Amino acid sequence: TQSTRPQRLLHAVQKNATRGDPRSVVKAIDNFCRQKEWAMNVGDEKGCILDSVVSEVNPVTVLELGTYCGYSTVRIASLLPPRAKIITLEFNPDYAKIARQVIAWAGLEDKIQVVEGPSGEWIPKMKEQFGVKTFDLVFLDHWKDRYLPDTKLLEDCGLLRKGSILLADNVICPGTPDYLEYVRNSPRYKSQYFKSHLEYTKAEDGLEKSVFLG
Ligand SMILES: O=C(NC/C=C/[C@H]1O[C@@H](n2cnc3c(NCCO)ncnc32)[C@H](O)[C@@H]1O)c1cc(-c2ccc(F)cc2)cc(O)c1O
Ligand SMILES: [Mg+2]
Repeated sequence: TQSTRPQRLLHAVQKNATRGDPRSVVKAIDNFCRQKEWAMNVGDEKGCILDSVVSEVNPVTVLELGTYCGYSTVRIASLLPPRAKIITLEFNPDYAKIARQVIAWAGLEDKIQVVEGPSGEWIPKMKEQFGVKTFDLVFLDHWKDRYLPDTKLLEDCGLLRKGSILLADNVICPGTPDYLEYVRNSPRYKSQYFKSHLEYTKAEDGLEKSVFLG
């Protein structure tokens, strides 16, 4: 039977990356997406901006919305301090399965918890199920029309504290207009746009970094 693109991406990691070396996993995926098949990973250019924000925030608790194949999950986790953790939500079981194997190849299982299911159901359960108080960093990279409702849900569930950082992918392409309008005009956020390019292309895209002011 025909393989899927995520399966072919996983095979590229297992063939070209060194077990236990997260950066080689990131490199293998970027090479696969540049040379073989485009895939919707945040990619190397926006990935460098992601790296700098993670390093600056030095988060202990991270939430990622939309794991896909685990590229950004591995990228973020490889920069976390020892006891820090990332919870990543993925509702497609096939993608979750691939992501777990990519994460295992990188040797980052201890820092990453892949939770299967829709963000709308899991966000309200974060405190009781995972003992999370608040998130230091949230990376939004799931369905673009869900960025705003899920941000409001995070606020309502008390999962953001003064200084929590939201970092959103694709605010230009495919675009998240309602989310951008909200974080840029709400008095509860201080927002900043990092101009870049759509992964593996010359099209414009960028990340929006928003600090929750409480
Ligand atoms: O569409 C894009 N990303 C979506 C990601 C979805 C992943 O996240 C999972 N997911 C979705 N909603 C939820 C959810 N909650 C919401 C539903 O309950 N809860 C949990 N998991 C969820 C999916 O199962 C996928 O694994 C994109 C497109 C382009 C693009 C640009 C230009 C082009 F021409 C083509 C494509 C570039 C990008 O960087 C992109 O991120
Ligand atoms: Mg994206």
